[in-house]
Amino acid sequence: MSAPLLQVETLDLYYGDAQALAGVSLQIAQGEIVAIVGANGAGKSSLIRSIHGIEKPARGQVWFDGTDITGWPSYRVCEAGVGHVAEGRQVFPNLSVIENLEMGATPKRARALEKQTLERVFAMFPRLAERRRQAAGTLSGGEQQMLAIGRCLMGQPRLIMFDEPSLGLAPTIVQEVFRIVRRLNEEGLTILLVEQNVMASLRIAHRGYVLENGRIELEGPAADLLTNDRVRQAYLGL
Ligand SMILES: Nc1ncnc2c1ncn2[C@@H]1O[C@H](COP(=O)(O)OP(=O)(O)OP(=O)(O)O)[C@@H](O)[C@H]1O
Repeated sequence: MSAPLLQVETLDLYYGDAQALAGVSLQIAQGEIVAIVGANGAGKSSLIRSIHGIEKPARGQVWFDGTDITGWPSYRVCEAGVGHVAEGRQVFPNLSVIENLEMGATPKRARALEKQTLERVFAMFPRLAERRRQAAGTLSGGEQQMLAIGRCLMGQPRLIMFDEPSLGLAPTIVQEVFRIVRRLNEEGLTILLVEQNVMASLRIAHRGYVLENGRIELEGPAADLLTNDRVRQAYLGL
């Protein structure tokens, strides 16, 4: 296998005395969709936030495209090509759709490239184009999720980490979110996906990791995890 695009090595993270991640290691190759499966409180968000420089792990390393990005501030991790669609969407409610999207653009980037990226986002999400002057806080939950994804794309990431992108959305919108994730992957983006909808996430993923109490307990091809007894009992309710 060629060198992984993202490599996480033996991460430990603490909140005070409480250990949230214990020796977590994983790899994502260019072009993969990798799902992280785990119960509430298993450490999935903590893992994403550690990769993105929001949390500061006590031990371990994060490599992106061969560069050690451990301890980098979030904005530099973004500039390096790692996007993050955070849990709860977190759009700026009083800013318009277009202003939210502009917030996602990397400051150093040339205007022309930014315009091209904006056109691409609007082509992917026509509803955002129609509502470009509307305050983001007045959009539906699904539209806000599209905006959060669009804003992330404005940074031209090579890898996107999604934290519960379908949380709280209506079933038809949930399907739409999964279609978008798959499409982004088909267009060449590498994806790290954390989803409470375990069945749907393992169906679109190439590989998966099961995180329990801050430790990776199981990993393998997504198709194998879907048929694994432990996964079926604990996460698929089968
Ligand atoms: N800022 C924080 N301060 C203290 N403890 C935290 C903080 N954030 C998370 N934790 C704790 O760390 C553990 C892992 O939480 P995390 O949010 O990473 O889990 P998760 O798998 O993403 O769960 P969920 O699906 O509920 O978001 C939990 O026990 C949680 O209570």
